[in-house]
Amino acid sequence: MANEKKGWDPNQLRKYDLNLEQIPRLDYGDPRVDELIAENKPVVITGSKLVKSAEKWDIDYLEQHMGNGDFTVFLSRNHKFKYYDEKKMAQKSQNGENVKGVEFSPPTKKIDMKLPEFIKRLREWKRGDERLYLQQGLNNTVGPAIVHDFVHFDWDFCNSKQAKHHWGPLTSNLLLIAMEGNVTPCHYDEQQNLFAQIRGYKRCILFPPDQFDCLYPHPVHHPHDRQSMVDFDRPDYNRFPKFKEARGCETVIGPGDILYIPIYWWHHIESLMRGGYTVTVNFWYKGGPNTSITYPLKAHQKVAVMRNIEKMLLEVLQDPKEIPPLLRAMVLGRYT
Ligand SMILES: CCC[C@@H](CC(=O)O)C(=O)C(=O)O
Ligand SMILES: [Zn+2]
Repeated sequence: MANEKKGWDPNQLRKYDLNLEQIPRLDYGDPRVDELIAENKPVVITGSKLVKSAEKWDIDYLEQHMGNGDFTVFLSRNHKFKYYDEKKMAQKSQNGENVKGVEFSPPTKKIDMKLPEFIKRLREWKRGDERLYLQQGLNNTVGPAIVHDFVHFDWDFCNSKQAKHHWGPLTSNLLLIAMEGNVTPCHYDEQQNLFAQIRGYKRCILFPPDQFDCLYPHPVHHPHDRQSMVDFDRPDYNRFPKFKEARGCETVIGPGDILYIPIYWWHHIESLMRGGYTVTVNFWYKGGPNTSITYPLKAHQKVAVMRNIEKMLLEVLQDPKEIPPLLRAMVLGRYT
């Protein structure tokens, strides 16, 4: 397809040692969309009006109408913005030693910034400067014009998906404004996600939950819980040999496209290099109620079981270093 029609070029994608299928792209009226969502499989939904009222959200418009609130902005010395849970960082005791958690130095800095300041730094950014990524839940601090656009999202569209597929409540809409080339490294979330692209192009690489053993998530108690330990730019095949076997799928989404990211599916998301800044709004829903359990359990249910085992073991052992020897003693030679 001619590039101008597509709006991007393959040389704007970062290169990884992965073989990936294409995620299906279907019109929002196509019945296969709901078939795939019902199977907890990803799909790009095209032609919907979910965020049509926000198609004018470029940084000039946002600067004018976003209000004077503080926005959460992450700063990174490289192109990666790996999420970490501040609540799981080492808590210091009175005499200062690490009582819980692990020695951990955050890979990004989180700061509050007014939108004009963020936009100024975006415009004046030059090689060597820290990269910026604005990630802010849409709340009532935004200006009336943005509220108007938000109210005019096609809520019938996403509410009907939520109802038809028995998702839980909408928990948040995150506004994401990324610099070109920014990467959110591979991780999974415990929420259903309608990922609505508003401006620019994002490449999304997804892996099903059954790839857990190829993607090596950090331990549950680690600040990088849910994040893959594998650096896709320079995979360490000695530490992570099964990464070679990872089998995923990918797509590039542009303005108006909605990517359904099923709960527990791994995803790596990058704003295309040399594509300008990108604007996305996501719609995170709690997973639905666990209906009747059927056996064998599905992969994502086994991930939930493993998470509960790790949490229980930390609770009873207290010291994270005691977990591996106990698990080895329990499994090696007995279950292998
Ligand atoms: C903080 C959320 C970032 C987003 C990925 C991206 O657009 O960079 C994501 O992972 C999600 O929507 O689940
Ligand atoms: Zn995510």
